[in-house]
Amino acid sequence: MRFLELIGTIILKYALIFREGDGTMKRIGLTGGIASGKSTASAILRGWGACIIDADAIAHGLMEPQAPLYEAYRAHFGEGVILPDGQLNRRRIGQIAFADPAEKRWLDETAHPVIRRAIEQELERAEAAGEPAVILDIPLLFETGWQAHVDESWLIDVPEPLQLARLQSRNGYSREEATRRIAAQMPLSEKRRLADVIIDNSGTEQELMERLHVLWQKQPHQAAGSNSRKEETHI
Ligand SMILES: CC(C)(COP(=O)(O)OP(=O)(O)OC[C@H]1O[C@@H](n2cnc3c(N)ncnc32)[C@H](O)[C@@H]1O)[C@@H](O)C(=O)NCCC(=O)NCCS
Ligand SMILES: Nc1ncnc2c1ncn2[C@@H]1O[C@H](COP(=O)(O)OP(=O)(O)OP(=O)(O)O)[C@@H](O)[C@H]1O
Repeated sequence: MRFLELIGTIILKYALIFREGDGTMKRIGLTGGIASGKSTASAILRGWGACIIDADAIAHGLMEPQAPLYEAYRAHFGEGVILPDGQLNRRRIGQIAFADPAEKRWLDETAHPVIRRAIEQELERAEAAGEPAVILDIPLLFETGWQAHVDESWLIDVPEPLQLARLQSRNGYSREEATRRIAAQMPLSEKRRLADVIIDNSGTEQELMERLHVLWQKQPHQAAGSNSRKEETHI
């Protein structure tokens, strides 16, 4: 019996080594302006089995009652940003921060180091689990310097008038509120210059899916022997 257990352990160990390959996990930064379609793209990729790390979701978790950003925001913005159910009024905080550069700076300086540490932990977990590739869905990839920590950056790209329309329709923002949020980010022209791969999302979701599929086929999880070489692509 002992002998069989030993054989089982050895087989399991080698199976894990085989699965983990050489231990190098490809990191892909998926970014884009607000309401460009990052979450839509992530959901499609997740459906194909991609390992996704969602920076906005991590940030929101850190804003739950008792979490570090909840306490920091409450202390800074006061009781006026607490909803009757005890949750943070994130929309209200956005209205304050995106209308006042000093408040926006405070928000960034407070939130980004905390979010960064949480993302790093998620990346370590993915690496330890032997993921061949991970997609980091992060709106501020270029603004926060995360670009240096990924192997490749993918930009979900939409023309600005369409971005404005989708943002207003999704969030119910006025034109002014939506414009302010777009203006708080790096201009799309600059993001296009920095990105390795530009994924056009001005068409239908079906078209987005087709464009992503072309890219997804080339990733390490797929065909054995595919490479992770940086390519200049515009699709
Ligand atoms: C201001 C807050 C409270 C607004 O919350 P809300 O739920 O309304 O928006 P949400 O977090 O879903 O963000 C929506 C989009 O706004 C944009 N955005 C959010 N924060 C920022 C920021 N500091 N600078 C520029 N754009 C931002 C991003 O495109 C993001 O995808 C919240 O976004 C926040 O705490 N932001 C600071 C942390 C941060 O930078 N998060 C984004 C990267 S992880
Ligand atoms: N190809 C498309 N055709 C029509 N609507 C789309 C398309 N792609 C995304 N949308 C819609 O546009 C809105 C913004 O998309 P999504 O939420 O995926 O953007 P995001 O980049 O993740 O936003 P945020 O920066 O706020 O996190 C959503 O309402 C989504 O359903």
